Amino acid sequence: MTQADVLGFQTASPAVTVERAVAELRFGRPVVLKDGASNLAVLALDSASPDVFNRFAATVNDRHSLLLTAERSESLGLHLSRDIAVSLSGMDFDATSRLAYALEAKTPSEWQQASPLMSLSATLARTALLLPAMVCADIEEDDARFAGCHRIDRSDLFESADMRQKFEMVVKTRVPLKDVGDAEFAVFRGGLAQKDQVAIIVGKPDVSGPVPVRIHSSCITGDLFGSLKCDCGDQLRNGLVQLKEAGGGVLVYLDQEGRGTGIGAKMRAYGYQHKGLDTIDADAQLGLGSDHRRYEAASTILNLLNIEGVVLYTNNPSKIEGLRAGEIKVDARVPVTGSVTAENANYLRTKAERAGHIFDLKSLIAAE
Ligand SMILES: Nc1nc2c(ncn2[C@@H]2O[C@H](COP(=O)(O)OP(=O)(O)OP(=O)(O)O)[C@@H](O)[C@H]2O)c(=O)[nH]1
Ligand SMILES: [Zn+2]
Repeated sequence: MTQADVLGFQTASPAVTVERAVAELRFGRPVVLKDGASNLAVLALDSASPDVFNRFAATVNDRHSLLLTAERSESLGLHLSRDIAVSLSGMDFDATSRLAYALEAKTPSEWQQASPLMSLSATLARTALLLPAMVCADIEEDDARFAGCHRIDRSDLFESADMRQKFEMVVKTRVPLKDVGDAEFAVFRGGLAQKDQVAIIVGKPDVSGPVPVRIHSSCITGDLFGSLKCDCGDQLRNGLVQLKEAGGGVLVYLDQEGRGTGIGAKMRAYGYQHKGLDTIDADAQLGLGSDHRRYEAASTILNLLNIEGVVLYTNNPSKIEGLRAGEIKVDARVPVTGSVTAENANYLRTKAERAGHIFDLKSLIAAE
């Protein structure tokens, strides 16, 4: 019997504590982040209503501040390469939102270096697929006004990390596909604050050698609706056909919309792209880094499918590194491309020039 069995349900594991914190933040409620004697009440601006924002300000007697990540402070003209805290004293919800995300926001005249706990609150926000603009206030351990809030220790965030590679296969069943023919969908459950993930097994790949594999990050706009702003839909469909032509393979469809930032952040970033920013600068305005994806889920899913080595269908070197970090042997890489359109050419250029993707845009255009 494990210790957990003996105790029944008296304790919550670090992963449970993180999942609860994520749910509370997404619901627009504060959580209390603890580190030793320090207690930080944090509220995600992205999900907070003006009413809760005002209530939070009143509860902490207007002694609250806004965490701005290094990316956001850089976008605001502060070249500090670190997270900062700006006092919110006297600032209303709209002014705070402008400071947190707006393109036309003024550079703050006063700021402090963010405490490590404040920076950690941004990690929590990212896990919750919320923008990392956190309203924070130091509180006393016994502050009764936060008694109904979920508490999470700094150590919970680190100790829950191994959950990111814990998945189990829930079901595997046949789904015939239009362009691919016979395929099976295997569903995996687990991870940290993640929806179920899917692997599509095309044909009957031989797992005794390197298996043709594509790791695809979800893109609702491109994959489902044929958005012209990116190449994802083409890559999804071309990738599946390429796996079939290779004699069978596996496409792992990862729940990491918008490079791991979520559909809300991605659509906000599209708004900034329509005003002329490229995909990386648009994300930075929202406080986000250039890529928040992680590949532990992919390596674990491949392991659960008894796949140890792969031929990877990608142009993205960070997927190769991600799988190798998860001890999957990447034997070779095969490019996967889509059409270049007037709408996606700048996006593809940025991918090649700023994100290190391996393709030559000129040759792609010439091949059209
Ligand atoms: N934040 C953000 N995400 C985007 C944007 N356009 C597409 N995405 C996301 O980018 C990711 C692209 O995923 P993939 O096609 O698997 O990966 P890739 O990095 O292009 O690499 P390969 O296709 O393997 O070469 C998806 O999560 C999309 O939702 C954008 O403008 N902003
Ligand atoms: Zn896309």
